[in-house]
Parts: sequence; structure tokens; C-alpha cells
Amino acid sequence: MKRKKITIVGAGNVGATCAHWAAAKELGDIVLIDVVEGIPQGKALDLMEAAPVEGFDAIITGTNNYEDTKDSDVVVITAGIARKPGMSRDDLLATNCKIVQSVTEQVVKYSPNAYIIVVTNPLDVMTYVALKTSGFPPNRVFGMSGVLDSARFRTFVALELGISFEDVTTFVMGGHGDDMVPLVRYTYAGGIPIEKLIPAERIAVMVERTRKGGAEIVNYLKTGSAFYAPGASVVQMVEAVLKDKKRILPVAAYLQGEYGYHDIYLGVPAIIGGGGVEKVLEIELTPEEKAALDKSANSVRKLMEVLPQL
Ligand SMILES: NC(=O)C1=CN([C@@H]2O[C@H](COP(=O)(O)OP(=O)(O)OC[C@H]3O[C@@H](n4cnc5c(N)ncnc54)[C@H](O)[C@@H]3O)[C@@H](O)[C@H]2O)C=CC1
Ligand SMILES: O=C([O-])CC(=O)C(=O)O
Repeated sequence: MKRKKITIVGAGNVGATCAHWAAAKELGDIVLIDVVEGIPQGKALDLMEAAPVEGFDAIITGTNNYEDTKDSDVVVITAGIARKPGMSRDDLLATNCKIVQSVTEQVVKYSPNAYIIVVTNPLDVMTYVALKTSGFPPNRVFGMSGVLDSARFRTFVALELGISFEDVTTFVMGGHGDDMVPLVRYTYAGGIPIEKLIPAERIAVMVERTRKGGAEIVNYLKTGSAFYAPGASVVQMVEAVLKDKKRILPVAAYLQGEYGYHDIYLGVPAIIGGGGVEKVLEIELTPEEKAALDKSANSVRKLMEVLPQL
């Protein structure tokens, strides 16, 4: 059997970290592509030279030429600018829209059967841009946000309880912005609802910290945004597709009536497998949860309104 082929567009912080996690997990051969000459080549070779030490087999290629991405099974788009302190993800829209459009055109030309996972911010709208530019069916174009936002919430809950990070499960819905919706009612520690273990006011603090989780890192780093947890989150999605794992993961999926929304990308729980987004799961929400989701959807919608015609 031939190895799978993963292309990562953008060899910056998130792209290179994705390559690192994907190589370590032996998910396939990896192509790192960027507009800057030398950076993808250098990072790819450096990472491949870790293979004898770490014991993974993957050919990792760095390039500036889309021909090298030909026939990729999965393409991760991280190309674009990241925010700095004081900026919102939405401030990246104009610049990143052009980048995601041009990248997607090239990706589609060489890998017409690929699954595209978008990472570039503002995430929900950039995923929409990739969908419209690619002409791919929506199950093959989705965005990474909820896995990361949920991982942050899981981290805070585990630290609060002094328990294993692995034992906390949850999901965050909505757009990847400050009004995302962490689902407290669906958050468990070893199968026990956290509302039975943690006082409500402490949970509220963790929900707020999750919503601002990206900015917390930006404010520390000053020069850019998070990349370790984002890279790991992307690779969990890549693995779910390439191994047809049928994971239930929160992803930015294209909604066509689910939860009452049409023609919009929003974070929802979905089954992710060999068919990409195989099914969006519609769970029951309280009126308060639905109102919070509506607010988040409205923010995404407002940003879509200022997009150039696609
Ligand atoms: N969805 C999410 O949860 C997350 C999204 N992000 C977003 O991911 C994006 C990348 O972040 P970083 O890797 O930290 O930024 P970075 O600045 O380290 O890397 C971005 C790379 O994209 C490249 N690039 C720019 N235009 C390109 C083009 N047309 N074709 C190919 N490559 C191009 C740049 O040369 C650079 O190497 C940002 O928009 C950031 O906001 C970051 C973390 C989490
Ligand atoms: O905050 C940012 O700009 C990057 C990002 O999306 C995150 O880390 O959640």
C-alpha cells in the first residue's frame, strides 16, 4: 500500500508544528509549501533528519512549487498572517482572504480529490472562502477550531481538579471567536458531569478563559499566536480522515439547515472519517445555549458580509 500524502500550506509556526506531529505519528509523507524560499526546504529537511532518532518513516519535502503537492490526500491550509496583541482574528480578514483564495486555487489544480482542512483565521470565514474557491463538496472542506478550543477547556478543567487531561471530555461550538460556546452541560471528568465537581463560579471563569484562550497566548508571545496545541489539534483531524477513525470531533462544518443555519461554517460536533465530515451531529440545546450559538453565528455572518464576491 502506498503511503498517504499530506500537504501543509504555510511553513510557519502552525504549519511546521503540524508537520512535526504528523511525522511523529507516521501519518504519511509530508509536503511543506510556502511562498518564502528556503524556509519550507530547511524545515522539511531538518524534520526528516529527526526520523532516524525518533524512529518514524516519512519523506518530508519542502517546496515553493505546487507541482510537488500533486495528488495529496489531505491538504492543511495554514498560510496567512497571524494576529499580534490588541488585534482580533477578524482583523486578518482582508489579507488572509486573498491568500486563502490563491492557495486554494493551486491546491485544487493539483489535488482535485483532496480533503482540505483550513486553519487560517478568521477561521469560519476562511473555510467558507476555501469551499467557494475550490468548488469541492462541503464534506471535503472543513476547519480546525473546536478541537483546539475544547482542548483548552479540557486543560483548565483538568488543572482545576488535579486530574488527568485525558479524562476530561467536552466540546465547544460556534465560531472561532470570543463568543464561541463551550458546552458546560456536556463536559465530563471521567464520565462525571463537571457541574457536580466544580462550583458554578469557577466553571464560569474557565469558560471565559477558554473564549479568550487564543488571546492569552498572543499576549504572552507578542510576535504571533499559538501553535503547539493548534498543530496537535489539526493532526488529530488529519488522522481521523486518513485512518477513517469516525471520531466525534467539534469542527467548523458547512451547515445546510442543521441547527437552523444555512450557508455558513460554524463549529459543531461531527463524525470525521474517511469521508471527511461524514455527519453533523445535532444535539439538543437549551434556549440559553441556542441563544449563545445564535450570537456566535451572527458574528460569523457579519464578517461574511464584508467578504469580496467569491
Ligand atoms: N484555527 C485555529 O484555531 C488557529 C488558526 N491560526 C491561524 O493560522 C495562521 C498561521 O499562523 P502561524 O503559522 O502562527 O503564522 P506564521 O506567520 O508563523 O506562518 C504563516 C506562513 O504562511 C506563509 N504564507 C503567507 N502567504 C502564503 C501563500 N500565499 N502561500 C503559502 N504560504 C504563505 C508565510 O510565509 C508564513 O510562513 C494565522 O492566520 C493564524 O491566525 C493559528 C492558530 C490556531
Ligand atoms: O488566537 C489566535 O489568533 C490564534 C488562534 O486562533 C488560537 O490560538 O485560538
